[in-house]
Amino acid sequence: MSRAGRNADGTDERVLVLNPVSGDGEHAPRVRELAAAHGFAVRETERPGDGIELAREAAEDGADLVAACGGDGTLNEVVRGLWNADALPDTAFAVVPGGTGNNFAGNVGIEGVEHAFEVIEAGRWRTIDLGLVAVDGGDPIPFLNSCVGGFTAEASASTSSDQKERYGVLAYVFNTLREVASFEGITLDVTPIGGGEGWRGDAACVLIGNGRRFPGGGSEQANVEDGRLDVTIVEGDPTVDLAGEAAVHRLLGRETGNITRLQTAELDVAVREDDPVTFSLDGELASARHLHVESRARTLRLPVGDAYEPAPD
Ligand SMILES: Nc1ncnc2c1ncn2[C@@H]1O[C@H](COP(=O)(O)OP(=O)(O)OP(=O)(O)O)[C@@H](O)[C@H]1O
Repeated sequence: MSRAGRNADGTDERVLVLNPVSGDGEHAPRVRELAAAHGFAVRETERPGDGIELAREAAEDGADLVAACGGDGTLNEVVRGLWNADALPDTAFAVVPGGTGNNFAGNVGIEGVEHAFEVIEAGRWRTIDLGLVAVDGGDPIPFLNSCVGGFTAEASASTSSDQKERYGVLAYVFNTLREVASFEGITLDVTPIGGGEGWRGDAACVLIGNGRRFPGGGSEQANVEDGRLDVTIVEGDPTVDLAGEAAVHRLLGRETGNITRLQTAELDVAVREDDPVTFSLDGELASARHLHVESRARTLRLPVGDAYEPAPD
C-alpha cells in the first residue's frame, strides 16, 4: 500500500463501510479515528441496503481491502456487495465489530474495535468458505454465519438484544418455542446434493451453519475451511414440552433424539406448506418456500485473530 492509501489512479486501496447506528452506535467516533490512522477511506451507511452498494462500488473502483464495521447484518451486506462485484476472493474482507452480538467477529477471533485493526495489520490471513442461498429460484445471496428457518417473524421482533448477545441466532429459536402453546412444526424436505441421506418430516426449525455450529457438537465455531455446511434439523414433536430455555437446551443437546445433524456442501430445503416460512440469513429475515444452499469453498480472504481455529474440535 502507498502511504496515502490510494491506488496510482487516485482510488482508495482500503475502504471501511461503517454502519454508524448498529449496536449502541457508540463505536462510530473511535472507528472513524482508527480507520483514518490505518489508511482506510470511510463510507457510512444511511439506510438498510447501503452496505451492499458501498462495498460493490469500492471493489469495482479497485479497493484491495474492504472492511465492514457493524453487526452481522452489516457484515452480510458488505460481503454481498463484494460478491455482486464478482470481486471475491481477490478483494479481501475484514471485520470490525460494531453490533450487538458480533457473532461472526467472535467466530474469527476478533475481540473488539482496537483488536480488529491490530489483526488487519498483523493477523493471520485465511481464506474461508462462504455460504450461498438461492431463495425461491432467485440469484444466490451470500451468508457468513447461518441460514435458519422455521420460526416466525413475530418471534424475531421480540428477541431482546441481551438474548441476541448471549445466544446469537439461537435466541430466535428460544423465543419462538417459548411463545407457542402447541407447536406443530413445518413439513420440510431436506435433500443433500451429491450423496447422503435426506430428511423429510415436521421440523421445528432447520439451522444451516457456515461459520457457526449449533450446541451439542463441540465448539460453537464451525470448521469454515472444509467446504461443508453443518445442518441441524430440530424435529417439531408436539409431545415435547418446549416451554422455556432449559427445554430448548435439552432439545438442542446431544442426548436428545429430536435432532438430525448432517454435513454437506450443497442442499435443497423445500417447504411443504401452503404458506412460505420465515428464514433468517445472518439475522436478517426473508420468507421462502424453497432454498438451495451451498458452501462455496475458500472464497472469502480475511485476517483472523489468535482465537480462530481452522479446524475446531
Ligand atoms: N444508517 C442506518 N440506519 C438504519 N439502518 C441501517 C443503517 N445502516 C445499516 N442499516 C441496517 O441495519 C441493519 C442491522 O445492522 P447490524 O446487524 O449490523 O447491527 P445490529 O442489529 O445492531 O447488530 P447485531 O446484528 O450484532 O445484533 C443492517 O442489516 C442494515 O441494513
